[in-house]
Amino acid sequence: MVRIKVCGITSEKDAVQIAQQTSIWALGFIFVEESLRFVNPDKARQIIRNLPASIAKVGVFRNHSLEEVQFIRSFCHLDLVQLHGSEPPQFCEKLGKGVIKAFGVDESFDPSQLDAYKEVVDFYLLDSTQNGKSGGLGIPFNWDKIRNIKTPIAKPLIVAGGLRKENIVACIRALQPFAVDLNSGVESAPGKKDIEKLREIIQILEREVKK
Ligand SMILES: O=C(O)c1ccccc1N[C@@H]1O[C@H](COP(=O)(O)O)[C@@H](O)[C@H]1O
Repeated sequence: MVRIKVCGITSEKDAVQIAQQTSIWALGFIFVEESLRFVNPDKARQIIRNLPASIAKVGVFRNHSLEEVQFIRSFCHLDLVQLHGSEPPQFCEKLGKGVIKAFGVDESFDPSQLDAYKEVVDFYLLDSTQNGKSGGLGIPFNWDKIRNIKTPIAKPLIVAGGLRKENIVACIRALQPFAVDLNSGVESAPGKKDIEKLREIIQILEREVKK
């Protein structure tokens, strides 16, 4: 089954509940201060301390300095860093292993921009973008922009952007991603995860595998 990352964790209660009651791949912590899902590094470190090693802990950054990313990665014991801004390949390279590079997809998206990152990141993440903004928009991008690419994508693909129970099957059928990134689609309010919404998506995905 496709792997699941649940992003925007802000409370220990949500993190523990998801870790104990589901078999997700990764949990994400957003260190972007303007985000409604911002969590400070002290709180994230506290939450992460009580999570099993089997779940990947991902820190989400947007145009932070290299020093900030390195400090928070080490302080919070993150397994992966997700760069959700306009970080160039050289920036990713300096971070070494464990980098997810996010790219915003709109009608002008040019897939050849991924090439410059293929030696310096571990995963590509595709998210929607609108008016130069991306991250937590709650809207899917046009998957045909990716489905129609002729050459194979060089890195495992994580798909994000408004994924919820109504569109999750169509997304995985269209793109066959390595993982899906669930955020606003499994919330009762920004930063508050709704385990029932998550369970429902997991059941839908399990049914899809059996087909
Ligand atoms: O969710 C946010 O507030 C956020 C802010 C800044 C950068 C990234 C953010 N979240 C990431 O956005 C995508 C898609 O989220 P959604 O499903 O559209 O709500 C996901 O990768 C989150 O990690």
